[in-house]
Amino acid sequence: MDIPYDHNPIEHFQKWFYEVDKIDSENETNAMFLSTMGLDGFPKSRIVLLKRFTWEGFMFFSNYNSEKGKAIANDNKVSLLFNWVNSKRQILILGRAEKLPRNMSEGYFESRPEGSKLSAWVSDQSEIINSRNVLEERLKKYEIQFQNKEIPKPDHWGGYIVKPFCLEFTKQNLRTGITCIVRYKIKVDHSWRKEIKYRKEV
Ligand SMILES: Cc1cc2nc3c(=O)[nH]c(=O)nc-3n(C[C@H](O)[C@H](O)[C@H](O)COP(=O)(O)O)c2cc1C
Repeated sequence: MDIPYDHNPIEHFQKWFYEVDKIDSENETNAMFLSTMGLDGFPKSRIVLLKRFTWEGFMFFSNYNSEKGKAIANDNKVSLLFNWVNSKRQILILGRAEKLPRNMSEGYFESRPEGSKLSAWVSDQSEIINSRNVLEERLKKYEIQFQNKEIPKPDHWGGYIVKPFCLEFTKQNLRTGITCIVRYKIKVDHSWRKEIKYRKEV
């Protein structure tokens, strides 16, 4: 029997996201593993927070000079993985990451608390700093520089949108031992082809 999943994967994503978000035991629903192909030839995953999603894609914010920023600049094919353990659900998204337009990054930056704004100035993410004092000194410097002033977005900080070409929704049913996988792949005309597969766990 087919489960009546939505024909558009973003609608499907939205439905799952809000269902899971309501479950108390699932914390940080918007935490996702971002995987990039590193400049050293190895894939690397790390957690980033989903801040917005639209019909076009999935947005997160970071430091453009970080390892992930450099990896994306070199190869923008990425994956995102939501792992909602308590709901027995997982969503894998394959897509291409693009920098958001500057005004969108500025808009989000403005909404951040002052401490986070200053952190964006202090931290380069990719550099290894051996002493806490160096960071504390930098923080002091920026606190003075921006005292009683609007803190602007640094150039090295901003958003990405991951525009998906494949989404895979996986749900385990512990009672029946059946895992259901719904995969959407984009077609040339930008509509989505949907496949549903079932697997019996042993
Ligand atoms: C719960 C959690 C949320 C995080 N959210 C973000 C985020 O939204 N953006 C970000 O750049 N790093 C975020 N990080 C830090 C990254 O996981 C990572 O350590 C950092 O971005 C440097 O990664 P890179 O050196 O691979 O570029 C988060 C870490 C945790 C544990």
